[in-house]
Amino acid sequence: MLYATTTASDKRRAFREALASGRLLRLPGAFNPLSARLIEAKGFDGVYVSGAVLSADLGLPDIGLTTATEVTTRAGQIARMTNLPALVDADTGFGEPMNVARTVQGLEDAGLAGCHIEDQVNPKRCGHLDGKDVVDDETALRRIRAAVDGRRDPDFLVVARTDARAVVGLDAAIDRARALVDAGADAVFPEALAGPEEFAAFRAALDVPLLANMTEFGKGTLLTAQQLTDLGMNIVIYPVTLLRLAMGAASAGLDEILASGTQAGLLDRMQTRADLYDLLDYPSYSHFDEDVFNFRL
Ligand SMILES: C[C@](O)(C(=O)O)[C@H](CC(=O)O)C(=O)O
Ligand SMILES: [Mg+2]
Repeated sequence: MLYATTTASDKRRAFREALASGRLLRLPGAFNPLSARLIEAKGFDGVYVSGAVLSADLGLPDIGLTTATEVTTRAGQIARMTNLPALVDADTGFGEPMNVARTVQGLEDAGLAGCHIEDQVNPKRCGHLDGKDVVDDETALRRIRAAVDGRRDPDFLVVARTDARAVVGLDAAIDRARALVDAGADAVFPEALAGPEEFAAFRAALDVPLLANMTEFGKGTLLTAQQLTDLGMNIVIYPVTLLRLAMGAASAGLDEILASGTQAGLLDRMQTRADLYDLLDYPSYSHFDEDVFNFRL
């Protein structure tokens, strides 16, 4: 009721332990706090907070327009409604290395279990768009060092994302990832890989946990959880999937209302009032209320 009962430090510890187990952790992107509860209820391992979704939610493209404050606030709203660990997309860290450190501290305070910081130039853009660019080695490494030095909870997971594959090729991207790990990254997110062979190449080159981005309509192919497990991946994110599903359903629903003059034919595709109340945990609130106000003389 009200908020999750698990503390942020317990979520971080649990995330670390789950990662150490070696099984693939599945993190769908929550497009709001309520959807984080659904992700938890279905039994997933964690919740992802996507920069693309956060921007789209504001009606903006994913081209580095959102601020650290907006991302931290929204990520905190999502993280506190679930007992699952939440991993957030911190883009380039929102500035110079000192800003990156401050971003990480803000995310810790907001209850996140970890974040990823990428090596794109500012302003960044969606990793699956053409025309993106990456910073030089020293700048990329300083960002990760700042994130690692900035965190106060050693369990807060710092994931280094590299966008280098699409810019300078696979081998250089692997070299970049190795350097990011040497700089202190706990895990690596190789962005926009072309296919399974490239995931395998990253796995062979690195010992740290690897994150696979299964975003739709992007540069790569959609691999199953089993394929990703076989490739030695440790975390998979489905960043925009729920938003795309929800918006697809909303669009079809609006068309149906326009065409038929009523939403009556859509009821079987809707979350029912009972299911919504269940997810919101209405019974606990009634109980709480009764305990406070119910007294007899
Ligand atoms: C993972 C990602 O950074 C995100 O913001 O969710 C995006 C996803 C997308 O735009 O499909 C990305 O750059 O891959
Ligand atoms: Mg992003």
